[in-house]
Parts: sequence; C-alpha cells; structure tokens
Amino acid sequence: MMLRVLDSSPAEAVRTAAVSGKLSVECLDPTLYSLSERCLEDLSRDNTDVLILDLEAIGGETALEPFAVRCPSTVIIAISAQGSVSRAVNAMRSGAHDFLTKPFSLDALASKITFQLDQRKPYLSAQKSKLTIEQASKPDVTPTSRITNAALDQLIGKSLPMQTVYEQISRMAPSQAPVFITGESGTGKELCANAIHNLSDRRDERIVTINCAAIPKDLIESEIFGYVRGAFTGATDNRAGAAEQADGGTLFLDEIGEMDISLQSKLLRFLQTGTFQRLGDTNSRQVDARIICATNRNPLAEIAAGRFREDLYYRLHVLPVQLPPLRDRRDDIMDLANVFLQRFAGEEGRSFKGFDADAEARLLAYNWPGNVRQLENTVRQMVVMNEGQSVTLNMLPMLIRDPSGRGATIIDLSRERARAQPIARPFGAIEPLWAQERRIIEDALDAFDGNIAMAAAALEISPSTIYRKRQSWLERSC
Ligand SMILES: Nc1ncnc2c1ncn2[C@@H]1O[C@H](COP(=O)(O)OP(=O)(O)OP(=O)(O)O)[C@@H](O)[C@H]1O
Repeated sequence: MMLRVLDSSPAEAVRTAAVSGKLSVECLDPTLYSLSERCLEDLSRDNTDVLILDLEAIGGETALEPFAVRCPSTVIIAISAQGSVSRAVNAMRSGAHDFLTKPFSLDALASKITFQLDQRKPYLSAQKSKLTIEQASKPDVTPTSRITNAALDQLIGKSLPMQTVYEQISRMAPSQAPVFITGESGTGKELCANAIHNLSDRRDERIVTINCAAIPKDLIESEIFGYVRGAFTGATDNRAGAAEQADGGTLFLDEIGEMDISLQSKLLRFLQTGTFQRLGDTNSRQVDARIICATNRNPLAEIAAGRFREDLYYRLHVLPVQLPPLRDRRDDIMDLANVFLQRFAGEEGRSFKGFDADAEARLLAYNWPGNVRQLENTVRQMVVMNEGQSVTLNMLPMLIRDPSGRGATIIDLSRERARAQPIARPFGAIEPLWAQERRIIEDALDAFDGNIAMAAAALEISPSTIYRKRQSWLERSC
C-alpha cells in the first residue's frame, strides 16, 4: 500500500507517517512532503492508496479539491490544528473522506484509515482487473459495443463517458457502501442501479425500488419501513416495508431529493444503526440492505436550500456515479436508436432496418432534453406510426425535425386552451397559482402528445413533479 503524508512541519509528518505500523495492510515506506507542489506532481504520476493532508500546509480546506481530483480512488484524511465542524464539513465537501483535529492519537488515525480502506476493498481490487469491452457486430445494425458482463447488457453505449460509468459500476458493485447516482431525467439511473445490484454478491436477493416522488408524502414512511395492524386507519394487517423486503439485497431509493425532511431523519437513523421500527411498532428490527439512491437534482443545491439534510448526504454519498446527459455522448445516439428500432420493429411487426442519412443527421443534431427515455419514446412513436425499411426525415416528430418550432407550439396551445376553457377565478381577476401551473403543465403535455418525460424536460422540472401535481389536482377535484 502506498501512503503519502503532507504536513508543513517535517517532524509532524514523520510522526503521522508512523501510522503505517498500526495498519493491518503492508505499507511501503511512506512518502513525506512539506510542499503541495511536489505532492501534487506525485499524485498525478504514481498510485496512492492513502493521502494524509495537513490543511494548514495546503492553505485551508478549500485548497483540497485539486488533490482529490488527481487521485479520485485514494482515501484522503484531512488533518488540522484548527478543528471545527464547518472546517470538517468543508474538507469533506472538497473531497476528504474523514477529518481529524491535531493532536490526534495514531490509533484514531489508523482506525479511520482502516474503515475507509475496508469500505473500498472490492473497489480497489476490481480496479486492477480492467473491464473488457467487446465489439458486437450485428448484420442489420450499426455495430454496438457492449460490456461483456450480462448485468451491464441492458446499458447501451460505447462512448467514453459511458465506459467510465461501466468501470465505476463494476468497481462499486462488490462493495457494501451506499451508491449515490445523479443525472438528468431519463439518463438511465434506474438501469444503473439494477446493474450494480446484478453485479453484486446480493444478486440472488431482491432489489426493492421505492420512488420517493411517486408515492404520496404521508405513505412513504410505511412503504419503506412497513407498519403494524392499527398503526393508522386502514392498517388492518402487519406489513413489511421495502427495507425488510430488501434484507440481504438492495434498497433502491429513487428520486431521493423528493423525500420529506422529517423522513430523512428516520432514514439517517436507519443508515447509522441498521435498525428501524415499523410504523406503530415498539420493537426495533434489523436488516442488512445495501442502499442505492438516485436523484436528478443537484444535491449540494438541495442542501443549501435546506431541503436535503447534509448529514444524510454525507452518509449516502460514499460511491458517487454521475450519468452523462445524452447530448454529451452523441456517439451513443445511433447505437441506442438502432437497438430501439430493432426492438420496437420486432414488437410492432414492422420491417424497419435502419435510418436514412437525413434522419440520422437530425437525430445526431438534436439536443435530447429528455435523454435516452425521449429517444426511446421517439423511436417507438416512429415505428408505430409508419411503415418501411428505412426511417426517413419526414417520419421524425416535428419537434425533432424542426426544434426551433417548439416554443411557438406551446404558446399557441396555451392561448388556445385559455380561450376554450376559462378557469374559474373565485377571487376576481387573479387566477390561482395552482391553476396557472396546471395550465402550463397541461399545455406542455399536449405539445408532447402526453409524454411526461419530454414535457418535464421542456419545463425543466422532474417527471415526478408532474405526477405529484396531477395527484394534487385529482385531490382538489374530489
Ligand atoms: N444506456 C442505456 N441503454 C439502454 N437504455 C437506456 C439507457 N439509459 C436509459 N435507458 C432507457 O431509458 C429509459 C429511462 O431510463 P431510467 O428510468 O433508468 O432513467 P432515470 O434516469 O432513472 O429517469 P428518471 O430520473 O426520470 O427516473 C428506460 O426505458 C431505460 O431502459
């Protein structure tokens, strides 16, 4: 194992490096630095397993990021003579895995390093066995590269950003640590969670998914933790929640950014202790479920806005995966489009074999705000609505053929609807906010033929927001 220590005081660096004698893994001679520049150079060039950084030597916690960027799989422990909660949080936000205030005991440092290395054990060993990407040629389809492992087979795309994702998934899968997936709507976060589960040694047990946005707020707790008879009106039986169902397997919390803040505290307790209580129960239960969560929001912005607990974020954000939007991996567009075309042509009994040059050029140029989901829905729509061997330009939806016309369509529809069905205005001229919102969302849905993912992408909100709003309109009309 390679350990590096950077401390402005050479004597302190020697003392800190003595931690190598307390670790159970064999450690090469630690390399000591008193200057950032030398350390940064070595990090870029050579392998590093553990890096101990004195914050005073690098000019404060905000200067830590360049170190973390150079060695993303290295365990970084920040140390400082000026310990404070905000300093520790800032250091961890900049890429440190843990923080210790000077003076500290070598045992305390050794235990933090051991904990972090244990969490990453499978990650590090998998890193050594590089993945093989195979070229799978198909007679009627543009050659599509896929990762050989069957668990990753559902994920299509050979672009560099996707190869990075495959590598990350494969390294993370064997670990027990939580995975935090971010990415715009429709980029494949759920597929990615399933791939991690199917590659892990939990694959024979279940992956249980809870979509925190699709379940009404007051039901999520019972969906995750279950309930006992009489816990609330209608609880006529005992019921195990998702956490119990995922025992031995994986609990996938989709759209975690939508979770109510009070439930976030309960989730945090569950993550800290592994125990929870069914709603209305006094007994604690213990389960062993690996947590994967996903969000299409920016988690740090959610923390800053007070909507996401910072301590929960740091519990969950151990192994991050960032899924790239489709517009940042245009190399994958035709691979995806051809696979979808083949699939839907088979399902719908059509004879499509490919796309002509004009159609392909348009698909490649379009920005795909709804990402892979939008592309998938578009191809399905073209297959259902047309016949032929080749998809031609005029078969593409107007939105993709002529993206500049999009805004006008939405505005026109909005005016149309306002003329046709004036909304009741109980307080005179002012239309209630919910009604305005409803009108805008319904217009967007009309513009995209009811496709929620595309409407959400155009409105720059998550599809779950549309589902939730629709639920609230239903409740209003009951
Ligand atoms: N790389 C990919 N290869 C093949 N299909 C994909 C890929 N990425 C996404 N898809 C398909 O796109 C659709 C959306 O994927 P998924 O539900 O995983 O996205 P998501 O990021 O979880 O979306 P949301 O945030 O809206 O829940 C699914 O039908 C999925 O099969």
